[in-house]
Amino acid sequence: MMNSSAGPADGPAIRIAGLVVRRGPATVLPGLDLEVGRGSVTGLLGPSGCGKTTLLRCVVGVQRTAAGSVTVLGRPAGDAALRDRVGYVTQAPSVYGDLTVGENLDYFAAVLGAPPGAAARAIGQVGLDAHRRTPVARLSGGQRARVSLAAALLGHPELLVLDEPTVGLDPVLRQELWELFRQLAADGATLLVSSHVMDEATRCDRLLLMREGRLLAHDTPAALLAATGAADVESAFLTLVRTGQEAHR
Ligand SMILES: Nc1ncnc2c1ncn2[C@@H]1O[C@H](COP(=O)(O)OP(=O)(O)OP(=O)(O)O)[C@@H](O)[C@H]1O
Repeated sequence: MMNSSAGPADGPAIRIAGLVVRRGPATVLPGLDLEVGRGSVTGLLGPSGCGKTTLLRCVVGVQRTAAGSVTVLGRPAGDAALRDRVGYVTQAPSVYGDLTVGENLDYFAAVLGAPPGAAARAIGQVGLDAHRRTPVARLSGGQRARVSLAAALLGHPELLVLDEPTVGLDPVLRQELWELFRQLAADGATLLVSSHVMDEATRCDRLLLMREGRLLAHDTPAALLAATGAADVESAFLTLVRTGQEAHR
């Protein structure tokens, strides 16, 4: 069962208002407003460097912000009460290379106080049963990323923030992971998943199309295609960029 002890359970999972972030001399997010509903899979798509990771860092509360507010499950992002309610998987796997997959998961399960069997279940969810006794340092990049994902699943987080979780995976594994994401959402979790692979968009309930720190669109894949008359999300993105540039002139 999902833990809903803190924050209004019926409000949005994420509410962002007037968010401004500067990194170094650059204003990466110049003013962002956004709401993400619960129990859904939202895809955050956009070209490399557009600000996806920065936005995800704001949601998990590890990014210094210059203005605006980020509310997660009814609490300010990064609030201590959110620690076991929000799971974050970064692009760099955060597991121990010299421990096996099973040892890593047992360790994180002990730290979290997860129930018996939680580690084995999480390993199965990400399709790494056959590698339980393999040291993480000997896994491929994609396999290592899935160990991080398994660790994030241990606590049954209500919100899962995943930064490009399917990078480097073959099509079969990508498909399996997306099925897992859909299953987690069907069980009530909210997922925010970044990707720069536009063909993954059709697997999301809603899409955030981002460019240069601004949202070009926030809609269902079908509505986005209908509004732009495009055949696929990549063409829709290009259409939105073009019409935005024309409107600017
Ligand atoms: N530590 C940092 N200091 C200064 N600028 C940074 C830092 N990290 C990122 N940036 C800049 O912030 C902008 C957005 O970066 P971000 O990592 O959010 O993009 P992204 O969309 O996630 O890219 P990618 O898909 O390549 O991971 C980029 O222009 C980047 O150069």
